[in-house]
Amino acid sequence: MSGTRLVFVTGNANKLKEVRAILSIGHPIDLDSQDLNIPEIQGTTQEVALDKCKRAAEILGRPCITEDTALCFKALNGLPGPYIKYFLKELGHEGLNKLLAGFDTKEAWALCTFAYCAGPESEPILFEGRTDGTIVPARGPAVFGWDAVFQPENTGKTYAEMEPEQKNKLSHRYRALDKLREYLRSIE
Ligand SMILES: O=P(O)(O)OP(=O)(O)OP(=O)(O)OC[C@H]1O[C@@H](n2cnc3c(O)ncnc32)[C@H](O)[C@@H]1O
Ligand SMILES: [Mg+2]
Repeated sequence: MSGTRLVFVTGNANKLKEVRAILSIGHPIDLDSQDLNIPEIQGTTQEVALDKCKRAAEILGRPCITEDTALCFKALNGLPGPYIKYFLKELGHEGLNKLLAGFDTKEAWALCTFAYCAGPESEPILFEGRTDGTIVPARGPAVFGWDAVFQPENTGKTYAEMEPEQKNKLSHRYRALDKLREYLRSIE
């Protein structure tokens, strides 16, 4: 097996750790990583992801992947979505819960969008993974983003309460990476 060599452009060490763990099983993909601090445009998750990956490929001149994570609240028609980073920074775990205080439904979904771009002349391709759940008062160690307030359905645990192996088998990131991996295998 020859495998695939790619650069994962991200500034988020926790994402990188999970991606490496998920990719360590199955079809081999050699991953370099680089933090290019690419500005993210406003728009849908798809628009944000396509733009970021295209810029990364132009800068690097070689195949790369980027990843955008959105946390979408049903009561808010999918918001904060791709803007969750700024909501989390300003409001914290408690504030995210308070945002939903006046609504009956606390349902939410985590959406991961990987973009793959073969090079500066190519258009990026997207791979999405979604995990449904609810927003709950924080439980578990506050290590990674909003992990402590997101409880995937049928688990009884927040992401933060899970062992990495459990999260990495059902997460939004795992589901998106599974599709990306399948695609990379198909073009080899
Ligand atoms: O450089 P990039 O890859 O863009 O990294 P980032 O940290 O800016 O990431 P995003 O733009 O995708 O913003 C997503 C936000 O959600 C957080 N996040 C992403 N994946 C998560 C996960 O699996 N569990 C909890 N929080 C997560 C992350 O820390 C950010 O605050
Ligand atoms: Mg970002």
